[in-house]
Amino acid sequence: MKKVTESMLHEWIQQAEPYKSLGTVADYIPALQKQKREDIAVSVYHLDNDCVGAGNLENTFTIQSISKVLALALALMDQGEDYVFARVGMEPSGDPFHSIAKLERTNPSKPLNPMINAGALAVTNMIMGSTPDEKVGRLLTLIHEMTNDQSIGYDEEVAHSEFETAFLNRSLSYFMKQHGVIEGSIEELLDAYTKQCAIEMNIKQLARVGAVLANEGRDLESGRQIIPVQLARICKTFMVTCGMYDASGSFAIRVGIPAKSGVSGAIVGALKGYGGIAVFGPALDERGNSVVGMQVLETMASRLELSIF
Ligand SMILES: NC(=O)CC[C@H](N)C(=O)O
Repeated sequence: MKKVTESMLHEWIQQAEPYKSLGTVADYIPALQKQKREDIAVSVYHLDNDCVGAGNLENTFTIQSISKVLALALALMDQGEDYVFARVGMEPSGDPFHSIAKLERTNPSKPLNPMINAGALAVTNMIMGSTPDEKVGRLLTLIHEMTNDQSIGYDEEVAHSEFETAFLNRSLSYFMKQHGVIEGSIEELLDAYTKQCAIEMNIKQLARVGAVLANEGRDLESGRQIIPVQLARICKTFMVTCGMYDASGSFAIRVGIPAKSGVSGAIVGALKGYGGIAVFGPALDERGNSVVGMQVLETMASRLELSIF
């Protein structure tokens, strides 16, 4: 597969510019409304450690649902596959990420997969740590290892804004507590979950996260195994089947790269043997995926024939 050059990225992001005015910036988390439509960016981190980018490379954003992939990796490392998958399923839901509907209809009542909110809340509940801050601190340590950057933290304003308004996520959590899927304090769980979603990065840092997953969980420079191969594989498989919400099927056909989307407008892709890809554009389409991001990924995948299928 051909490497991406900076001039290619400039061209593609320019072509996607007109799409900035389409879609809507998420506002159900009040602090996310402050994001600017103009702040679009793309970056590719090749496995040989060569990183290219275009657009607003300085802008930082919260990773939101992308954190679900990393929290899953950590919970799997903490508790093992059997423990985790006794409490969360492996099947796509076909419903929006915050849907509560299938929780009631499945028996035994466990969330269908770790990429929808119900599943992600159950996963965060399984991360080791005696306080929410300890759990989030451990997740940040994993991210520091993946990005080789200790400076990454979370945006307190966004975390607080979501914590104050996360009524639906509280409902999902209480429902699962009733059914024994999760345990402990729901307020503490929401504290950890909203901080995890508010982890803040720039586009190149996010591309490097994708690159480590693409590199079977190994550090790009030292080759050190940060996430076991089998667990990195599980994460990427969920990215294919459930990473783009209820648009995962059409995304697999149109782009064909394991990817995870977040409501901030960020998307991370992990392409085995190639590298990590990150796109950002805060305006979302009706399924909740970045309009500009989808446009850039589609162009990139078709020009360079990146589909894994
Ligand atoms: N799709 C998303 O990115 C959702 C994440 C967000 N923090 C939520 O739980 O609502």
